[in-house]
Amino acid sequence: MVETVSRQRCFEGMQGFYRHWSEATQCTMSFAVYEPPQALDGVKTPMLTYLAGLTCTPETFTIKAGAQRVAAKLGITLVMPDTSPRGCGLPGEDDAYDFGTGAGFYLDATQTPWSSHYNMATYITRDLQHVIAENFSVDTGRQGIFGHSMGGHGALTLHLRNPGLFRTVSAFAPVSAPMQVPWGEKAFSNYLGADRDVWRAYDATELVKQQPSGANILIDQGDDDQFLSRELRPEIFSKACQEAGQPAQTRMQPGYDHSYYFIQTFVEDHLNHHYRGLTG
Ligand SMILES: N[C@@H](CCC(=O)N[C@@H](CS)C(=O)NCC(=O)O)C(=O)O
Repeated sequence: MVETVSRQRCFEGMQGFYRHWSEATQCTMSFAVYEPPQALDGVKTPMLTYLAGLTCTPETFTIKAGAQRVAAKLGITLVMPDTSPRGCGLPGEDDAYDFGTGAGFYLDATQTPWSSHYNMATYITRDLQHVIAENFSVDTGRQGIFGHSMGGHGALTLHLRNPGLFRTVSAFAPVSAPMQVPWGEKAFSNYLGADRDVWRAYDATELVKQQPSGANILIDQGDDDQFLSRELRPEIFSKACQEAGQPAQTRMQPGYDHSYYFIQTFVEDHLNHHYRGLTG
């Protein structure tokens, strides 16, 4: 069952906000979908899931990225999930911007109390998949995934873990080697526990060494990004891709920071990248 919160006309398509119950997260989850005009006409369109970063909601990319114009032209359905479960009442869930609410890190937690709700990997790959397939005009065999920062980490890892589901992948300023940076160490130790070997299953750099996908990975990164050297570390992931034979292109974009001004500048390139991969 999906509950419609709002639907508004946009580039001859429809921008909607919805809510549904998720078994994986044991709470009601919010998400946004942009249906291009082709989908409203009944065409089964390719589908692109966008994972947002820390502190974001389904509204962030929807309002700030300006992707609907391009999605309408290409005939791609855009799906914007939330960044974590919300309002579960877990102790400390709202204490920090980089852990708990708004910071689910797109993994399945193993540690109590987080493991009862913080199962975003299963949410994105199972529960959200079902609700989209049942309610929207998408070709579930033609899916890509992309994201920003924490969501770039989510896109890279969920693609590498599920290359048959998410066939194409790209990222804006992704957290590329979470085991080696403060955001990742904090999230992984609390959600996954002290055993760092377990963390490898959610680290893009470790995953690409173990199971390169063969898909062409597009990454854009601003060189004036305030999180670049401390949290993002794209050079570690690039080196691992080279060594593993994973096709990947990291484009350093001079003068751009971590914001959605950067994302809206390059979002058309990313949609074209996925369109080529999913329709070629
Ligand atoms: N609030 C955090 C930064 C959070 C942040 O930059 N979030 C990024 C994703 S990691 C974002 O997209 N924020 C929403 C926005 O820019 O609209 C801080 O003070 O350091």
